[in-house]
Amino acid sequence: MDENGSKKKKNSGRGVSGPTNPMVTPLLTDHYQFTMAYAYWKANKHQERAVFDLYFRKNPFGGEYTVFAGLEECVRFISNYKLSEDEIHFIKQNLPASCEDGFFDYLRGIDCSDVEVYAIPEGTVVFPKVPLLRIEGPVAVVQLLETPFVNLINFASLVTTNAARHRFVAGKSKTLLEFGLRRAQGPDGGVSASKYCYIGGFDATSNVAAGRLFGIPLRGTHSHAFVSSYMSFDEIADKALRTKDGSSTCEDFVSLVQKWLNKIKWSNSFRGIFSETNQSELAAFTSYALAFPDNFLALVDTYDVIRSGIPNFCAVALALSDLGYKAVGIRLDSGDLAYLSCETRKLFCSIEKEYELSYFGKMSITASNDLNEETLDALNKQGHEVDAYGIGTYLVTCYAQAALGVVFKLVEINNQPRIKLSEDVSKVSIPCKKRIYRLYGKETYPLVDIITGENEPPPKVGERILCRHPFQESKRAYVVPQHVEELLRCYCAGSSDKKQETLPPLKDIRDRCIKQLEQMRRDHMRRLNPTPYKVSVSAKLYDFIHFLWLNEAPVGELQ
Ligand SMILES: Nc1ncnc2c1ncn2[C@@H]1O[C@H](COP(=O)(O)OP(=O)(O)OP(=O)(O)O)[C@@H](O)[C@H]1O
Ligand SMILES: O=P(O)(O)OC[C@H]1O[C@H](OP(=O)(O)OP(=O)(O)O)[C@H](O)[C@@H]1O
Ligand SMILES: O=C(O)c1cccnc1
Ligand SMILES: [Mg+2]
Repeated sequence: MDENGSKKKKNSGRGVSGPTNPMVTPLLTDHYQFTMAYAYWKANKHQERAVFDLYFRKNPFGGEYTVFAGLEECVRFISNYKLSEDEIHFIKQNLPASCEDGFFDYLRGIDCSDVEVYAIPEGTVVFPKVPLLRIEGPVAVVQLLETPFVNLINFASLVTTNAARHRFVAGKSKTLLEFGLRRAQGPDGGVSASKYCYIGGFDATSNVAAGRLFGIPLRGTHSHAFVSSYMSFDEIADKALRTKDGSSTCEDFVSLVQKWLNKIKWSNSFRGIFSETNQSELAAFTSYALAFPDNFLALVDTYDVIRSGIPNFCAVALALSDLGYKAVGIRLDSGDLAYLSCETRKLFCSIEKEYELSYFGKMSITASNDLNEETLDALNKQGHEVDAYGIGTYLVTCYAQAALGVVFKLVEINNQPRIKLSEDVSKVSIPCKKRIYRLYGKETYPLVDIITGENEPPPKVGERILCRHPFQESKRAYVVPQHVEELLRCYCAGSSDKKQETLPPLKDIRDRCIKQLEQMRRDHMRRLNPTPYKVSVSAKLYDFIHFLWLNEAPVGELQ
């Protein structure tokens, strides 16, 4: 309160800019949120203080973990939440004519300055039933936020998790490139996927718009069209290439390439492997090398990888080498990627030896073409020489699972805890305003998440605490935590005096995600039959859930 007794409004002035996607407006919600808002208003209930939890019920992709993402976009959305006159007019047209004008005056006045958001930091590894966000505010306003919040978290967390899973199979040492824009579900699907795959551990994207918007490193090779667009060397008008050190100029780089191709045909490395390579492909490679002598990377599978693509690439790379340049490598986009990468590496190593070029054997091999977790796993099992993967369709469309199934449930109104019951126990909500703690054991990995009532004393290091399964009476365990981490932090203080977390830069979210994944016990992470991570409630919250459950569930009558 200030001297005049009025509440301070802090939230909307937090200085963050609006949503990345201009389509994210107050109208990006379900129609029923507005009809409910009207009914709340009509009943003069709209200002009642409500608490909602946002969570999911099952980990995706048959796994036992999820990476939480999308928080920043939620905070951006509410930081400048305001309905325009046009928007209000549209809502009015789409509600029954009997709706009173006072409601539209009310809509005119609403913003999110009185909304508090508590959330787990973006990039954290999370589990089912744990509230990822807790949103508190006037019930009508928070109700309007349900759909956009769920929308902003759902795909973000799903695709981040998908990226993390691809990284897990590929291994730390591989370069992962996201190539999905052309296959993504529309422009926002593409841009969001690029952002969240980066958080999930990809190194770079081919998506230029995402590179600009989020500062994600851009990477790419070239396509088959570039190769097949060339017919012959006649198309290369300027054949001159300066040496890397700038000391002289090779006037006919094309001849130098052809000389090398003839030379390697009879070399120990290539003898008997090829006779004639495709000359239009060689022209395309030569032309690309003239354009990018320092970054020469060629797609080698347009005609025949071993009999044409690789010898042509080597001829250009060796010619570049004469002028002091080091070629980068190749991309394979079809065929047996394990076999072709191994054969390619053998040839590179053989050339390295034969011509004493110390870098040649280590040139990079990029693989692409319908890659997914399974194909990466199969490649690992077979043995391969791939250094980088370009992954599109399966990654960005989350082909293996379409949605995460995030929900937004009322857990308290006017300080009264609320519960949602269901025949299906997994769908029963956990009532009350809650806190979440991650308890770490003797080793450095997390043991269990425990959900407590908001006013319960926090778990203490070295003190035994009972952790109970929220719904199964027999499942409980004592834990003596070695480290306790409170997960929900304040991101929007509303009109409270709480200290707000700052929104970290994307790179920090990515680092957090990578660290979080590394500290998990390996058996939670494995692809086949992973062990579930335990999510529990305190003894007090357990008792309360079951008291409320019995209170709310009608007693049946047998006839
Ligand atoms: N060694 C391998 N083990 C398992 N899967 C592989 C291996 N090499 C490639 N793959 C996968 O097999 C599939 C091959 O697909 P497909 O047969 O449609 O393509 P292709 O004939 O190689 O190329 P194109 O795109 O030219 O048709 C791809 O999903 C690819 O990722
Ligand atoms: O396979 P993805 O994981 O989606 O990765 C992206 C794909 O996009 C490109 O070609 P595109 O598929 O357009 O053509 P092509 O494979 O038929 O040459 C690229 O060569 C990859 O194959
Ligand atoms: O740069 C690439 O190689 C690329 C980009 C998008 C899709 N496929 C490949
Ligand atoms: Mg393809």
